[in-house]
Amino acid sequence: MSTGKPATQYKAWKKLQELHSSKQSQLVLKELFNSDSKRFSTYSKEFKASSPDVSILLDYSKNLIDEEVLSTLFNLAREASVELFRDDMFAGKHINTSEDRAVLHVALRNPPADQGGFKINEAGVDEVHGVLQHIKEFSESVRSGSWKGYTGKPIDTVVNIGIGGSDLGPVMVCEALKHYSKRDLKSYFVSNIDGTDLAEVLKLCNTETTLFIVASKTFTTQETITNAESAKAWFLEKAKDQAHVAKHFVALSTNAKAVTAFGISESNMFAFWDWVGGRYSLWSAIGLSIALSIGYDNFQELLNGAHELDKHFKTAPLEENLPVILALVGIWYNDFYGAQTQALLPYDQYLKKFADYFQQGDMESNGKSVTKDGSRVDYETGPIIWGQSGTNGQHAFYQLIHQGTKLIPADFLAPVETLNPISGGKHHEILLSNFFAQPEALAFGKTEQEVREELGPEASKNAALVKSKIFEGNKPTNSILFQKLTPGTLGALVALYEHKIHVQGAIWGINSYDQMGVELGKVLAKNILKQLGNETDVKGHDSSTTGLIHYYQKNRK
Ligand SMILES: O=P(O)(O)OC[C@H]1O[C@](O)(CO)[C@@H](O)[C@@H]1O
Repeated sequence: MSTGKPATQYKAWKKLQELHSSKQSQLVLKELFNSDSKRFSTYSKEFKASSPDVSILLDYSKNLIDEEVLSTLFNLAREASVELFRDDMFAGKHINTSEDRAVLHVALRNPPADQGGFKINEAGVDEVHGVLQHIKEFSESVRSGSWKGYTGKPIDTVVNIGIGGSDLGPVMVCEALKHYSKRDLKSYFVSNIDGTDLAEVLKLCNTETTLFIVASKTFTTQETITNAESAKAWFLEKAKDQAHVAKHFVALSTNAKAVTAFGISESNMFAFWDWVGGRYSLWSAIGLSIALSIGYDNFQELLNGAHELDKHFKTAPLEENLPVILALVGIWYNDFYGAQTQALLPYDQYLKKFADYFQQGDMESNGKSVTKDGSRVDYETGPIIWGQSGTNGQHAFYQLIHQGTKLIPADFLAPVETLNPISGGKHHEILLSNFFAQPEALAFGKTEQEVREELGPEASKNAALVKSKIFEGNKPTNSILFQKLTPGTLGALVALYEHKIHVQGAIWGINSYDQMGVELGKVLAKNILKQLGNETDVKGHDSSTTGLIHYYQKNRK
């Protein structure tokens, strides 16, 4: 079990503080590379899955680290019992201590034990493959057209209604694997309680050929249930008969009682279990919209790729372990350099939702300030995650990363092979040249002398221009090159970042698997909703909140 101890109590933590003060001026990428011709081979590792097209190269040589820093970071991981905590997760121990739950997304992509899967003891784990079979049969019947709507027509539109983990995973994966999708089966996602979200999607749907997936672990989430009720009302306006709901509404949930109360029969429910965290649920029944879009075999490939990375995380020594390396390098900047954010920059248009997805994955997991034993941390925990696909980001926010005042560690991701080699592969070569150039520019910058040489005589006339063109460099990055964006590769990439989050949470001593921080706003909103009818009901708020509600009440039509 994670020690739950404040991280500052580890000897390695104190040593890292000392190293940061004593070595900062020596950790200059230009010098580190000049003095070591083997730096790339020392600080890069390749993960290869058994499937030949799934491989990931992690180059972490452009980080502000040397052997001493790195070995102290690994000592930190050992002192914080990262290996034990990892093994506890795989064994089904209740590492989500505040909710007394196991954390077993790894069980969702685990093959049966006789096919090399991990042995995991927890109620529900032996039902995983039964639910996968249900997903397979159902998705195949919809995709083949044998599942018919209430007027006998096949389904041509799927609408997933869910929010947070019941939306972001399927949205990200369906976008990332669009290349493999069935183009005549349209997928839409409705998440926001803002009626615009549902209304705009319904304009594109036909009641006779639309399947609604109500995705909610708890089946109590206000946004999802309200959207699902409104979608059902829209459907019944046309279909009339309640019995037709069975052909057009299915549920993905752990709450069978609430699902049947909503009017969806248990035979149309795809189950999962309390040990599947919302933001780790795309591998579960929550992935039904993925299986419908890309087909069950591809969905299985996604699970297989994640499982291969799980095996790597479980068995590779810490020094060879990609999620551990990413986690430790991230802690170095987050806790010793004071970096506030971490950018995720995929040079693959299909991964344009990757950063959005890991905003929840990372920030809901590690946005905590109390350790498992209840102490307030006196160090930084989870970073702010942000980013977007390259090269769009270059023309938007990279200026600040290159020349701003903030340190922004960034992960660059790109495929060796594109799935769309248009114009003889020209686009991909240009894309990759940017993927290679940006980390290089960030690391090595441009000196005043180089600027002066470039400007020629102009330089002596315009000192300010010279200064504005200097790139200080020494900005750290990881570069991640994968072979190509197959379902298996995507599964491995997502698992890589999931386990990175796990390792960081273990070192910070926090519970990465609850999300108490989203509760207060929900409770207050429910209370305010009851007061919106009449001005006289608005009670118990500060003057600002009261003033805003009164303004709304006066001006609404
Ligand atoms: O699947 P549910 O129960 O509707 O919850 C949706 C989301 O709400 C949260 O509980 C809080 O935002 C997330 O963790 C979860 O992914």
